[in-house]
Amino acid sequence: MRHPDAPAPGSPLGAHYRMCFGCGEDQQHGLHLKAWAGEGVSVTARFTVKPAHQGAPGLAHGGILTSALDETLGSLNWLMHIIAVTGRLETDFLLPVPVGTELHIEAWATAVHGRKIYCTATGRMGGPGGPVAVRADALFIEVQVEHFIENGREEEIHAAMEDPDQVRRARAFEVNP
Ligand SMILES: CCCCCCCC/C=C\CCCCCCCC(=O)SCCNC(=O)CCNC(=O)[C@H](O)C(C)(C)COP(=O)(O)OP(=O)(O)OC[C@H]1O[C@@H](n2cnc3c(N)ncnc32)[C@H](O)[C@@H]1OP(=O)(O)O
Repeated sequence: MRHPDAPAPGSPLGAHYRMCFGCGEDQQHGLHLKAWAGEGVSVTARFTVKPAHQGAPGLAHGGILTSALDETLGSLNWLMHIIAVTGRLETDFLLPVPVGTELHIEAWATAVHGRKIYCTATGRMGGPGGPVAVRADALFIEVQVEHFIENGREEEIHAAMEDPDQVRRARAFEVNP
């Protein structure tokens, strides 16, 4: 269900939280993944595998690739204007992904039942039409903002709530700022 106020296809989605491991611009240990709105309930994203992301010599760690798909799937929130977190995520690793690869990721919702959002993502190498190196099926569960406020460590929650940047403050706690 694409929300009527969802960002137009092609719009950059930006980080939901500046310290997010997946998308946060100020997270020095993060993936710095960038995502854009797609048609319907879909998003595209790009992520470059860096030397810090290795498992085997010169190859991406599987958990890092899963994180990149998880983050992209999480960005579907912006298209639906709801907040949902990963309940379950199953990844298929089809090809080894060398350091330096730019992964072209697509994610889309396949079904919704109550609070459950079923969704899928693929990561391709060598361009948006390249071979699928990694793919994931996931179940996201809709939550209220209290999920973060009640469970997050107090110092980060306070810092995010007191962020002097109003837009950043709103994005950390809302999906429709
Ligand atoms: C400091 C500021 C930052 C704030 C940010 C604010 C918002 C910003 C915007 C957007 C954020 C997006 C972030 C993107 C990041 C990428 C995505 C992630 O990595 S998220 C992190 C990893 N995930 C978790 O940490 C979840 C931990 N799990 C839980 O908290 C609970 O288990 C939760 C909420 C998922 C479900 O708990 P229940 O008590 O609310 O609901 P129940 O009744 O258990 O489940 C509801 C339905 O879902 C099914 N379900 C739940 N888990 C399932 C599972 N693992 N497998 C199959 N079904 C499952 C259940 O069977 C039930 O189904 P039936 O309605 O009965 O049909």
